[in-house]
Amino acid sequence: MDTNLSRLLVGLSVQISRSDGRIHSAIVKSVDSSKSTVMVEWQERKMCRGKGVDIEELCHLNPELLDHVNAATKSDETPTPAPDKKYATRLRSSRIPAPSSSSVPAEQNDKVPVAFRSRQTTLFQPPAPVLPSVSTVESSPENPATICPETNLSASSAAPFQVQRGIESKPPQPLPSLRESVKENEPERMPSAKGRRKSVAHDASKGNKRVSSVKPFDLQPKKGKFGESSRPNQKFYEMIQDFRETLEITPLEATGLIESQRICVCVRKRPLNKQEMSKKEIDVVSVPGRGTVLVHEPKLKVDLTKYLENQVFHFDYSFDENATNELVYKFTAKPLVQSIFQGCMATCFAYGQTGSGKTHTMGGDFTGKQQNSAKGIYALAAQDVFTYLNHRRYANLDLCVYVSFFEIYNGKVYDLLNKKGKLRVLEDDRQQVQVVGLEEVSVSSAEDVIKLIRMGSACRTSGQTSANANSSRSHAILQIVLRRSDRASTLHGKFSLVDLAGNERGTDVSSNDRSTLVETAEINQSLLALKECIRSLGRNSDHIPFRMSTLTKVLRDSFIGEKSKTCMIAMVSPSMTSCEYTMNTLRYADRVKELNASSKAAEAQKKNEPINSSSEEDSTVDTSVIDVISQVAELEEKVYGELKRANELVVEMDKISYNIEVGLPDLVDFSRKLLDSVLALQSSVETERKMRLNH
Ligand SMILES: Nc1ncnc2c1ncn2[C@@H]1O[C@H](COP(=O)(O)OP(=O)(O)OP(=O)(O)O)[C@@H](O)[C@H]1O
Repeated sequence: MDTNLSRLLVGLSVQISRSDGRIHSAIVKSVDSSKSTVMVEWQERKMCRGKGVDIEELCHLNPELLDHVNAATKSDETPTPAPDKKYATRLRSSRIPAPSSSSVPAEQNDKVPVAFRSRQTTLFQPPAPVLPSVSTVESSPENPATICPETNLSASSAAPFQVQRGIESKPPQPLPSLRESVKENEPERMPSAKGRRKSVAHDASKGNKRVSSVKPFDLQPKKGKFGESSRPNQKFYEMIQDFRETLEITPLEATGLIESQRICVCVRKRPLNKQEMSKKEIDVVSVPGRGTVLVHEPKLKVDLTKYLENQVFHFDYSFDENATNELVYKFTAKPLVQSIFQGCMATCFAYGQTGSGKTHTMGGDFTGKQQNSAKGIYALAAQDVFTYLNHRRYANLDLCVYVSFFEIYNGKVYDLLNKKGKLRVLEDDRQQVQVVGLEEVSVSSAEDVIKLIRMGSACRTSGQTSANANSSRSHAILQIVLRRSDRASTLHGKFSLVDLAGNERGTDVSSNDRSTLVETAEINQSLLALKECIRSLGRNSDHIPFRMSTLTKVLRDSFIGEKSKTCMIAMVSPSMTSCEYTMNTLRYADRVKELNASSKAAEAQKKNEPINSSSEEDSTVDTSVIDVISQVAELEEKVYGELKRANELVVEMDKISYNIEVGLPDLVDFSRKLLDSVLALQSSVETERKMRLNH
């Protein structure tokens, strides 16, 4: 009996009531008919939770359940006509009931055992085994389930039950939660990406006991009906493909118009790599063009229904997996090269998760482990520098080109063009920051620069993380400096091209030793500081928090004044496993862009100019937005302060524990000696006392 009861209830999605008054769905995991309870489980904050629920309470919350259970019991007793061949096959492989099993004569009520009548619970018709793939179900007009293959569970849970209360037998109704799943399963057609936030589908195998056991996502490739291995997360893959079909793609043309702006933020998506392809990873990032990037975040509801949360981001430009380094360069760093000839201090950052393509973009594409340094943004910028240098517009400036290349690792600066010598960063009375002893090499052609890039890249500090075997754990900074040879080498313009260290969190690194954690904290701190500085770009140095990290200290010149310009290229990895990091990267880039808009607005406000000349109404809206943004900025600053303090504490604790470890044996030795001398002193005092007493 218990087995029958279990077979019917286990795997069903039911509503449960929590001690705090919340009511939500959960999956029935087991049944204890002796105690009249069921064990249910659900997902909460990525954790599987469970509790025992009284069947009576369950029926109270799920009134349809009782009807279903009763109807099923009834049908269980009904002599089922022998299925014809067609249904016989289907019944072996599917939970979808044959059409004949749906009508239940009411007379069967009397056959219900007394024990169950008293509790008003059930006898169950054992569900037929689950189909491995819904597509194998034959479609027939008599079988509605085959028309909508994803309604498997509903169909099975709507299997006939037997009524035990002497009430009239009703045709079984689908449970509300199940009905909802089915509804959500219907493919949503979207005219365009805009406005579409969610696309929901239902796992074809939902309701299967094994599937309802709480596993967040399938990890192993599954075997299909014919033994072929299909993609893990096939369902999500199909949902994303469906969504992509509705997208209007506007590829970025090399001939497209380039807008010159003070802060340019764009995103580049790399293709899935060989390793990801061999694992049949799914691509969850879409780049329809016009600066838009979509992340199809795979999600699971508590009842294990799969759905997508499509997050939309807008940037100045978005580059898809087919974009070349040349195309990316043209829209990002190229306009900055020209600006340094006009006396600007420009920066171009490659930001992103480890393995997302920062070094590929800045340093050049890889053929195996060989990097083609001539194809990166560093080299492309160098080529343009020499083109502009010979241009008649700038020829009379008498400019000379110098290159320096250094890295910041754990807050320390190392010269990549001088055997990785350690350098000091000093700030003078006028707040000018100097990297003392940094080699600045005079160059006369792009080839010279490429040679220096090769030399410096070979020196970069690398470590091991789970995402990329040769991950760069340092920020690499290539500076192309223009100096006036006729004016004692005064600085004319500077372009800093920065390949930032991976932005992954501490938990992402395969090693959890203290030095790696400190390294990660240092990276995170400098990236936070960088964001703060970019958002203050162009202000007076007093308002730029450049002292927050070594990275921002050495780039101080590039954040200050009217002549600062910057570009951030946020790199993203497209695989589903990188989804969370991709979201973090895009949020970071989004904040930089958002604050750019707000700082423009703030500047305009300061000058008493209308922010948007189009209408008065618009400027009112913007003012309130600025208020909110500045409040958020203030909060962020506070959070940053706390984070910095926490980081300092970690480093301090590290030092203390080191000192304790090293000093402990000495301390023990010292206390032993102290004890010995106290004992010796005590005994001599005792001797002295006795001697005096004797006298
Ligand atoms: N757009 C792209 N097209 C083709 N392959 C790419 C692209 N971007 C990156 N790759 C490949 O992905 C791998 C990782 O890239 P890369 O080393 O540039 O990542 P990274 O972001 O610099 O990582 P880390 O921070 O760990 O240094 C490399 O093998 C690279 O060739």
